[in-house]
Amino acid sequence: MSKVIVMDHPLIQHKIGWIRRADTGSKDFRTLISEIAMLMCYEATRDLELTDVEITTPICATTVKELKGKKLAVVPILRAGLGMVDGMLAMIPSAKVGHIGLYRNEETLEPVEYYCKLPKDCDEREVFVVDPMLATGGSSVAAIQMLKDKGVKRIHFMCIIAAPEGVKRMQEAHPDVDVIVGALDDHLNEHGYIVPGLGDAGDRIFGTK
Ligand SMILES: O=c1ccn([C@@H]2O[C@H](COP(=O)(O)O)[C@@H](O)[C@H]2O)c(=O)[nH]1
Ligand SMILES: O=P(O)(O)OP(=O)(O)O
Ligand SMILES: [Mg+2]
Repeated sequence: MSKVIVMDHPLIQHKIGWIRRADTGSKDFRTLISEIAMLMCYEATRDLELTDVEITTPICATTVKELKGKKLAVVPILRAGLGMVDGMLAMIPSAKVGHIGLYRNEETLEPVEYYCKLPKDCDEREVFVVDPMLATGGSSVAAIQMLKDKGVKRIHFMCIIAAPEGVKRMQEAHPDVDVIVGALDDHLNEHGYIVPGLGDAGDRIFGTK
């Protein structure tokens, strides 16, 4: 069974409080999503392995630590996941970025795939899939399956707000994928929105509603 890590850092919790407010506008919403992603990335990468490297400072030769040969990739689920990319790259600037386009059919809530472009060597990378919202889990389960079908083995999923229903579905479908969550909410409503949630993350980031 995969790990579910709920971030309890006060800065993350404070900023999540602001994105939930209905009167937070797109500009602030975007900034906050990016900042939360950056803080979550910092916490989520704490287990990355390090290796010793010999270097020379202006004073003498010494041994320093460096990330151990692992190459990383960030894969946002479009559109809402795009809002988290800048924050992730601020922490891991050498990561490659893939894109998976999925939207939810409003009636069935099933994900519909419309785009997939991944780094060529994605299967050699440790991949962080990002989407601010994990609701029914349909989108993230499908996105992770698309990565696995392309041979990706080391996958983490990061979301800002999750519903228990989505976490359960992810753990059942992908028990090998850790789920990193900013806040675990109460339930889904009859339209598949997270309660209390924040509404539609894509629309709030891009000002489309
Ligand atoms: O409260 C919500 C719920 C969902 N979204 C958007 O939908 C998908 C995730 O939904 P799944 O049911 O888990 O497939 C996510 O990409 C969000 O863009 C939302 O914005 N707000
Ligand atoms: O998952 P959806 O349907 O909300 O898509 P988008 O992220 O484009 O709003
Ligand atoms: Mg949306």
